[in-house]
Amino acid sequence: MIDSFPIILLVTSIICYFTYKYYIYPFYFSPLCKIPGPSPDHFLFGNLMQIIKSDVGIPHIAWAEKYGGIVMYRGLFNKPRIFITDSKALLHVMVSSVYDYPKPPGFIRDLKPLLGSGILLAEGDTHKRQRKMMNPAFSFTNVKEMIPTFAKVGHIMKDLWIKEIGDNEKSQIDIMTYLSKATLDVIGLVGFNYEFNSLTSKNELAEAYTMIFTPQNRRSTLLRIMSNYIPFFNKLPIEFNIRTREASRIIDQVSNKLVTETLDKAKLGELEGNDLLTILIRQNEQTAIKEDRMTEHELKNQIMTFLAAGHETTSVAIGWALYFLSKNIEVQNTLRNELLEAFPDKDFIPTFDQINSLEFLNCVVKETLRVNPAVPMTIRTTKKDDVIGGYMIPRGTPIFLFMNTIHRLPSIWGSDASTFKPSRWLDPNLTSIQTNYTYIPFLTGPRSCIGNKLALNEFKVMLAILIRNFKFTEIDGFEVKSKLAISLRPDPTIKLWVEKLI
Ligand code: HEM
Repeated sequence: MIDSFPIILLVTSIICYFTYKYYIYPFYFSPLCKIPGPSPDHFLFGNLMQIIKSDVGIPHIAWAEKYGGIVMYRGLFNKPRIFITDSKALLHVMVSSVYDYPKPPGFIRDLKPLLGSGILLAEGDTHKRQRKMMNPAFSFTNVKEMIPTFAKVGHIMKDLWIKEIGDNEKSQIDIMTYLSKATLDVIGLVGFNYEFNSLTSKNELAEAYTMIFTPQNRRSTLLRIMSNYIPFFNKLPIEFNIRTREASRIIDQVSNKLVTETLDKAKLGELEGNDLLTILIRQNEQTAIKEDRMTEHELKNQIMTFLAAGHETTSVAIGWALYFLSKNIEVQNTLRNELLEAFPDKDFIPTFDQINSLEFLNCVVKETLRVNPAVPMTIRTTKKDDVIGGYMIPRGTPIFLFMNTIHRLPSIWGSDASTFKPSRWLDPNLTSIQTNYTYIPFLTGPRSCIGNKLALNEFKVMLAILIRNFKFTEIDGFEVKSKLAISLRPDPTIKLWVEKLI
């Protein structure tokens, strides 16, 4: 007879281990238990199902209002998750101790195929060195020179819409597809002096980004989250993994081509223009310490970062603005009146000063990025044990920052916090509410968005061209939800009635 004792002992030990790891420790012994937060809804999934079923960061609003600026909820297998909305905690994580709060390995692994190992995923001294070298490319002086390019692409899109509407008064247009191509064409030109022409021709890069940024269904989202625990899930032949692999192959190929061609020009002394890559290569060559210079591989990775970070976010932001304006015709009319007065010519090319002097346009842009920030969340982890807001946070704890939770807290923004209301920005009292920690569409501190000036100006110029020349209205029964697909994507893609006014 087989002695069953060792098997019983083994099974009992495994059960005890998992019970301790997933139930006893997280519920009774983890120092994170001291942080207030909601009770888990599910014995296995913690609070995860509620989070997946809702729009990003929305359940967190009620939690933050009830439990305060540092909240603990539970992820898969009841793992404690922390999210912070408190200004002092944000200052600590994003500014004063920023390099002690890197992005977690799982987050980096997920974003790498899309962004490459560029500045967005760099940490510590590597990040400091890259940021210092890149700052000049994103300066105001340089962004000012980009304005005509933003306008040129905006007018190409406008003319395509006029053509699509044809002899009709109005037409239903899938605006996200156009915007995504328009902002890709912009980053091609201002980033690398390269004509993708994706608005006017078929482009494999545009298709690759559509593959990646199309929101996933709930099952795929759950599988992606589970791959943080079981990395093998990343290799499963599910649609999202296949899509990501194929898209990142194309992005890698295009980035390689762009960097090789520009470096070849540099070697021949033919480098000209003020695109981001050219400035970066010049800056690189002028860096006195050779070890501080970027390698060809690093440059290629920055291109991947500029491509993805620089076009997806801006197109999503403009898309949400048009969507909100289609639901708020009065607001749309106020904006159009301001634009018609400033730009009587339908084919206007604004100057930097003109576009930035338009008060209501500025309100609409700010309000869009408040209600639906194109990047709605990010994650950090603790590099070492630390104390935040009086709570002990052990090394390796994931810390979530939900921009759209912070932007919608009634305790900060008032009872209409979730309403799109651009006129709120005209209220002089708002300056005391809006700080670097309560309004953070571009984050804050040394890891804030390096492209924010570029993005805001591109957003304003494109929106001005579209609202000046078209009226946007909702299609009856067509509702859009916001879904996290790295950025805050509309799901399904936004379709609107577009009526020409010229
Ligand atoms: C409305 C448009 C945009 C929004 C809302 C936005 C938002 C953000 C946010 C929130 C971050 C921090 C991400 C994190 O650390 O987890 C970020 C970083 C970054 N963004 Fe943007 N972004 C926008 C447009 C752009 C554009 C046009 C570029 C230009 C290429 C750009 C380039 C970058 C880069 C390179 C970083 C990494 C900065 C660093 O880590 O030092 N972004 N952006």
